[in-house]
Amino acid sequence: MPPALPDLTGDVVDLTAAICDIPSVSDDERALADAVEASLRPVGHLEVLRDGDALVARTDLGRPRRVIIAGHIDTVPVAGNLPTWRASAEDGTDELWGRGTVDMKGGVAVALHLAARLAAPRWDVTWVFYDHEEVAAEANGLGRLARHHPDWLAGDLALLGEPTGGGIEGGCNGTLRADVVATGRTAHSARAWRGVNAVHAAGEILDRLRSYRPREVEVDGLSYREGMNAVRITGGIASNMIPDRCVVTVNYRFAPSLSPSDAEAHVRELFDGFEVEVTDLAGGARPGLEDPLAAEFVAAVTAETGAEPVAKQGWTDVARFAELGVPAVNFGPGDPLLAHADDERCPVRQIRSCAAALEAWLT
Ligand SMILES: N[C@@H](CCC[C@H](NC(=O)CCC(=O)O)C(=O)O)C(=O)O
Repeated sequence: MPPALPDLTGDVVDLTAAICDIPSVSDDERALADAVEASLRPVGHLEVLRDGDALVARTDLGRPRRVIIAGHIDTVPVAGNLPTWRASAEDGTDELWGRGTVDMKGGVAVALHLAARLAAPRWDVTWVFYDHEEVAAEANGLGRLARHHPDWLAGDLALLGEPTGGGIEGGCNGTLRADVVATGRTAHSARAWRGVNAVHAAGEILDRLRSYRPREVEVDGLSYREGMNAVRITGGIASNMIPDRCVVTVNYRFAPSLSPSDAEAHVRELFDGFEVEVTDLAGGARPGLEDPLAAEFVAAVTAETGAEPVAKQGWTDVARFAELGVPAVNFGPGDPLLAHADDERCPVRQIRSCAAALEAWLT
């Protein structure tokens, strides 16, 4: 028996906590996918489909438009921050703490809650809950759905419940991961003059990263911040040997005005003289807020919040929808600055306000 979720139509904050409390680090989403499926199957107005650990639930009311509301169910690794806990203070702050509260089980809870509540939305709705977003692009569950069942992802607008602090974040940066390799020659560390130390040679890679000045690029009115960072370094196989190989893994976040191949060329140029192996590459997406249905949604949210759209700095599946020709926008609870942080936490009023805004727009 999968762990059960509470009644989907009940309190959306309790639902968020319950979803977070079923850990689902990428590659280990089965229990949560099973729980989501068990909750959606009895909802009479939805057709429920499954591929691996991705679930699609959709209405078929013959409406002239179809909106896709999508969210990934996986998280980055837990850091002693589950089960969730609630912290409220005298100043009125009331927050749900724990892994996934921001990225992005608040958004998943909002979607599940409304999937069950809205039997007659004004547009047909396809609700998508998918696996493997936080890892290499080739494993992404939405990508698998697009390959196996492209018809399941047909629609006129996609809303991704990624954290946006309850406002709108347009488009997304692209992301590239590459192994930059410094090489040398092994020797006994007592006779180091016989070898060439690859870890020392990697100092040049780190120097180039230290002096790199990332750009801030305006794309269709939104400002995307690029980044070029070492995210891992490995080298050496024994503590009495001169290492002959040192690998610096670099993550390049690039503006959506740059194509994936331009991004790759930029990284190869920066690390000219070193072996560069690109291990993951996903292009970004321009904001696309001029699409009429997207603009209507954005206007409804900004009227409610008073906050103008800003750029999504992380990578999200708006990029995949853009590739599929479906305009897409990020909208969900949680401060994106707290995504992947050990002190990840989400104001409960934001979970409620996102649910209310989406429900108002859909009805
Ligand atoms: N294939 C990519 C996937 C990484 C996706 C991840 N997205 C977020 O954290 C969105 C939340 C946000 O920034 O608001 C990311 O950008 O790392 C990869 O493996 O890098």
